[in-house]
Amino acid sequence: MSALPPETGLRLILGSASPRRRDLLAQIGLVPHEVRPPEIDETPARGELPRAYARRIALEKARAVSLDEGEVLLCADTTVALGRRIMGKPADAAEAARFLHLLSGRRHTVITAVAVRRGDRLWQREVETAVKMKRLSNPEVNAYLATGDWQGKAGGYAIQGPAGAFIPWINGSFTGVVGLPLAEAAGLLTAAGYPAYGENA
Ligand SMILES: Cc1cn([C@H]2C[C@H](O)[C@@H](COP(=O)(O)OP(=O)(O)OP(=O)(O)O)O2)c(=O)[nH]c1=O
Repeated sequence: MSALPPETGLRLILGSASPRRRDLLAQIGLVPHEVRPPEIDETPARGELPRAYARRIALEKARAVSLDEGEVLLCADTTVALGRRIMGKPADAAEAARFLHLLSGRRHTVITAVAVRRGDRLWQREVETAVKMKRLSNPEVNAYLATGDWQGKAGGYAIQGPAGAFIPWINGSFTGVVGLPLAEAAGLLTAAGYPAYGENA
């Protein structure tokens, strides 16, 4: 990661359709000039390990968005990993139920890979967090599925929603689990010349 001198007049582009990422940026006073969601194929490669997968997808997202001069792009990918198994966003409630039963009573890892791009320069990091989910009963899983909160969430749950009641312990970055590890994202933006500590707010 190399540092560039901070410059004014740069515009922040959020390369993500995730409202969580927009809210997390707002938490540190960053409001993107524009949101440009990337369109990429998120299918894991055969035998691909979760961390390598998250990193690859974040970089592919960062390369898929077109940028103008003076723009700094932020993209991320959040992946839930149970051992070597990659859990993306469930296609339907049945898949979400399968994920939740697999995660029940166990520790898993949430990896969020962040990629920042300016021109053809890239800055990238992955942040891993260990998450313990309590043992879930069928009524608990069914009540959670009925909330619809699993939709669009890696692993079929969101720690910041009702599923917070299922998570007694994490070790790592709460904002990373929600979708954008703020300390690391701010560091990458700063390295890319976009002052991330209020100067642009
Ligand atoms: C594990 C977990 C995931 N998530 C969300 C964050 C991400 O939005 C989503 C994982 O999907 P991603 O593919 O990382 O992101 P996305 O499809 O929502 O948006 P885009 O690709 O345009 O950037 O899961 C939570 O909100 N809370 C959680 O606790």
